[in-house]
Amino acid sequence: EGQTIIERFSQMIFFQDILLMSGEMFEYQSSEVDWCEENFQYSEKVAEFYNTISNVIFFITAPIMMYLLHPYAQKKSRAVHLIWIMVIFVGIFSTYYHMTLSYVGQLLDELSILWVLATGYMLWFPRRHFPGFIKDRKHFSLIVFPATLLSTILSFIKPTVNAYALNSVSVHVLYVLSLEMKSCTDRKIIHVAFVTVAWWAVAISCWLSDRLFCSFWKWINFCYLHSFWHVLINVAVIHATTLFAYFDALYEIPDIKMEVKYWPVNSGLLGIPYLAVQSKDQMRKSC
Ligand SMILES: CCCCCCCC/C=C\CCCCCCCC(=O)N[C@@H](CO)[C@H](O)/C=C/CCCCCCCCCCCCC
Ligand SMILES: [Ca+2]
Ligand SMILES: [Zn+2]
Repeated sequence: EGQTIIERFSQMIFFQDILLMSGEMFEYQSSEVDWCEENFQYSEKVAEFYNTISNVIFFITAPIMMYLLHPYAQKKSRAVHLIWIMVIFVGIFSTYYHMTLSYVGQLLDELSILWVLATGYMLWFPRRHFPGFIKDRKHFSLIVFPATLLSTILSFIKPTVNAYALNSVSVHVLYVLSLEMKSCTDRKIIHVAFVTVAWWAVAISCWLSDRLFCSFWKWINFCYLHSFWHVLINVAVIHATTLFAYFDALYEIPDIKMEVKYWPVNSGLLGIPYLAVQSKDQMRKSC
């Protein structure tokens, strides 16, 4: 009421524009980024076949980690399980992204990674390396949470930059790990740390190489590095979380006996690492 026909008409056009825009964000190949793998080679529904199916690794390892870490999660917090549930979402969004190469897919993929990292920081960032003005873990989380919310909003500005920003966070994770290792003398943990950094270094080399040297990989007809990255970063994340859980338990869960074990075979060559825990009470009972 009180509106002229022209006003109402222009409003309708505006809403149509928004609808159109939001529709376009879901369209195939609406993302600015296109990975090196050739698009629609095997199916007209799947843009990047190997980059899509390699995400299966997230669906396999996350439930296994939830099972293996159940005793540790009971001691620490249920948020340990939350991390792996969120990793399953990373797998779902990454599958959707590589299948469609859509703008929404890219943002969902990047934002889900951002929130797993943030949850990892809130849960495991070592208390003794908190900046001086931070009182405790709750206070730390009260800063990380809004900072992640703000980053979520900023991520819409230039989505292409987001992936580089996320990889910079993983360099910070590496730095925090190096701080922890300075005071670590346990040979098994030192070994796990070396292996973690090695997996991460190979993973990031694949990611960067796929991004920066695609013409070379196309020339030798080998465009699968991004799918290798999915698998390798998954392995690096499993190792890194095991280490941070170990250090956290060492300083923050005093009545605990813990050990890094491997599954399904207790050998670093054939199994995935996890933190096995036993309370000192349980140990006394079994003796
Ligand atoms: C205090 C430390 C806490 C450590 C917590 C570690 C939590 C792990 C977090 C995230 C899981 C991420 C899984 C990666 C998914 C890959 C999906 C993907 O391929 N996305 C690309 C687009 O397809 C996108 O371009 C990738 C962007 C970069 C992602 C960076 C992930 C960083 C993972 C951090 C790993 C720590 C390794 C430790 C190093 C020593
Ligand atoms: Ca491609
Ligand atoms: Zn990917």
